[in-house]
Amino acid sequence: MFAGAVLRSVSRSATAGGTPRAATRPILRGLSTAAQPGQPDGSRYDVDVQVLPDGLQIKGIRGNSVKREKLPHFWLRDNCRCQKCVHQQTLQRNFNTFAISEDIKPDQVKTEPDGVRVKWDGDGHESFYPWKFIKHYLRHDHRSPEDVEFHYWGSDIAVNRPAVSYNDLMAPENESGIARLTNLIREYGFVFVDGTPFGTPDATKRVLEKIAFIRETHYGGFYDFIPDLAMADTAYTNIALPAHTDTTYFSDPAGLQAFHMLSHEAPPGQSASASASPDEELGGKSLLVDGFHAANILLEEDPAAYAILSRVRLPWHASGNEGITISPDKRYPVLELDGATGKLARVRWNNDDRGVVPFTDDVSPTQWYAAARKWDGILRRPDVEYWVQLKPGQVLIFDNWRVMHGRSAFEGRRRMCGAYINRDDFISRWRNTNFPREAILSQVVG
Ligand SMILES: C[N+](C)(C)CCCC[C@H](N)C(=O)O
Ligand SMILES: O=C(O)CCC(=O)C(=O)O
Ligand SMILES: [Fe+2]
Repeated sequence: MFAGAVLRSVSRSATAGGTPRAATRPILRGLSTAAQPGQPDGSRYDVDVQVLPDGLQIKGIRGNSVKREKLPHFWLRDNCRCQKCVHQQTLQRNFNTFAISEDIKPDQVKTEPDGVRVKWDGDGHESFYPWKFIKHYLRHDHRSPEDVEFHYWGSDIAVNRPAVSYNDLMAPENESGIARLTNLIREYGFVFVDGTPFGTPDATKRVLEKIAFIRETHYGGFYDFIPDLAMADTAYTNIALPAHTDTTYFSDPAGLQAFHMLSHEAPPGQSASASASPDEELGGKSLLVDGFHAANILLEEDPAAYAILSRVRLPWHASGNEGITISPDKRYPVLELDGATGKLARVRWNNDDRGVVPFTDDVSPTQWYAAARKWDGILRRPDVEYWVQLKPGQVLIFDNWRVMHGRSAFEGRRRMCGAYINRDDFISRWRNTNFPREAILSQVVG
């Protein structure tokens, strides 16, 4: 049952300079509500609420498992989600946090079927904290929307490559296609959109804009290129490119990248032989490598090398075009780990765009090269490389923070189009097409 009792705040008669007497009044008890969609543990548990001098002490009891957390009064007040404190159209905080008195205290705390109601001293403001909010902080379960079940792959992915059909994806009023596409990219790091019209680049652009708006760079927005060095970068040539991630020279590398090979014509006077398919004859095969899978192998085989590549920060640059010299806000390592979890968050690898390896106090360039050589060797293993001949109609979209791409050398006029999309815009689209908004808000708001 719900206590529903009202608990007066602690007496404010602290002995001069001493700490206020702890609440001696009854502890309130409430039950967290049933499972919320998207919450990992849907079980109910009892929650005790005790008003202490500096916060609400909450204790979650489920069977013999007890979880405790103290929610400071000021923190609670700052997280009031009432219609006055949160702009209801924009979900932005709608008051000045720092106008709230630092030693704000509850005047009344009451448990109700759906949560805890607090009446604050001072202005008498009333806040309501749903049990699911309280549970979230009890469990310390800050499962970030970034936490997904990654499917790691190597050359084996060729037998069952993640794909959606253009028609499913572009069906009006139907978000199941975009939900599946974004989820496949989250889990595998790439996806094909099969059956995309290729007479012009228009359908490709529509596919990408179905995910999010296209990111403009010094290469333009939606790109459509042939090997004519229209931009001073080796992508605009026909030479082989080893596995790399793009835009290593941006503080915030592009989140997604896409390629759609619209056509590949033999050089004048050379007809592709009847035997091999034109593309085989002319080269220009595409390479994909799962950078997270490769990093797992490196960690397993040579943890010292993994540590070096995750610690040594390097310069990166894009300087080929007149008047353009781009480099990130600071130096970044090849393997960027999440500071909170230690998990690999981003691969930044383009040996052609990498600057000079620095002399650092604890790692010499020679040690870095030895580690990078090991890394490069893993990327080139036949069972790690996924070579695929792109065909007109197949749009390849991949997570540029995880999956590396490359190509074999080629002849002839090979026309490729695609675009970059920001990481955060992609993640937002993935969240909003795969999770209920409530579950997302409880994650992104903190
Ligand atoms: C053609 N497209 C705009 C996709 C790429 C342009 C060059 C990309 C650069 N080499 C990098 O690795 O970021
Ligand atoms: O031409 C290709 O297949 C890819 C070239 C490349 O790496 C790029 O455009 O970023
Ligand atoms: Fe590239």
